[in-house]
Amino acid sequence: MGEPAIEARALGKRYGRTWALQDCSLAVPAGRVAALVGPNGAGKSTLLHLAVGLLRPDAGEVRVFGRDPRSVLPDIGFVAQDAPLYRDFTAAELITMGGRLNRRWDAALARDRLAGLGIPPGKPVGKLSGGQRAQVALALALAKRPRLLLLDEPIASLDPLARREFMQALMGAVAESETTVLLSSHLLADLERSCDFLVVLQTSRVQLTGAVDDLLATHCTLVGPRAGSDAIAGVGKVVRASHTGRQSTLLVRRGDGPIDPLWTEHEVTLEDVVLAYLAEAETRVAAAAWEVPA
Ligand SMILES: Nc1ncnc2c1ncn2[C@@H]1O[C@H](COP(=O)(O)OP(=O)(O)OP(=O)(O)O)[C@@H](O)[C@H]1O
Repeated sequence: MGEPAIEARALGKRYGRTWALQDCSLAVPAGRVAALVGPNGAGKSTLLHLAVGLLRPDAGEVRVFGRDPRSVLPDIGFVAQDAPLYRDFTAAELITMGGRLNRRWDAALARDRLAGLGIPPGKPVGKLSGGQRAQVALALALAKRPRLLLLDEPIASLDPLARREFMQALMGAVAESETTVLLSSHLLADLERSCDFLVVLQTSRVQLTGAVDDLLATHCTLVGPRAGSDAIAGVGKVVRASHTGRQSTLLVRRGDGPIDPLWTEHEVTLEDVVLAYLAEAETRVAAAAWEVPA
């Protein structure tokens, strides 16, 4: 693997005494479209702001293409939450303005994209629909021709059609370039089909990270006799267990060797895996708060 696009080591950020992001270690390989998933308040925006140098870490470090984010700003495109734009300006004016503010700027790319989407160039962006505004913000970020594109909940406020159009526009743009993308959402379903790398955050910590293919290959669901606490051959970790009568259903991470044939294996979806890790983390945090064993 070449140099990661984003690498965090024991990265942390706190507000007062509360850690918004804690002990975060991950590496997003270059060329990936990565999903940053987690519930509200998990620390997604904090991680993105650290990666674009808008926040400084209180612990650990984050590198973008091996360097301090602030020294590679021309290579990073960032769309903050709710696509903040100067609302009185038109898309055409924003494109011209971007040309004055950026060393590298492909105005024609932005104009062509917006023309293709039928977005009026002369209307103040404050008067466009939410979906159109999101497309303008994306076109402006892409005009930088960034090596890394960070998008903070770009589709949260859009209706299903606008969501799909936005993701299609994004995937089309990325397919034509070498850009690495990291986009956050609290809904995995929106990103599942488009992303090939995953970072799951919850309660300020990374719960799971890896290539989607690997995560699907290394996890499975087992159905079998009601499980006790004994280890099961071929299972590295039981992430989540549920029991009915004499039967148990386990979502597990595979270990070495074949799985005990007493258990029937089923493939998992990415959503199964993510929900299992989120639920497990929730139980762990609640147990710690009440000082009972998880
Ligand atoms: N400026 C701030 N001052 C104090 N606390 C903050 C600040 N910004 C974020 N936090 C807290 O840090 C934690 C992580 O927030 P963050 O915005 O990174 O989460 P998020 O996953 O992006 O959430 P959302 O999906 O709601 O945008 C939350 O508990 C939040 O309340």
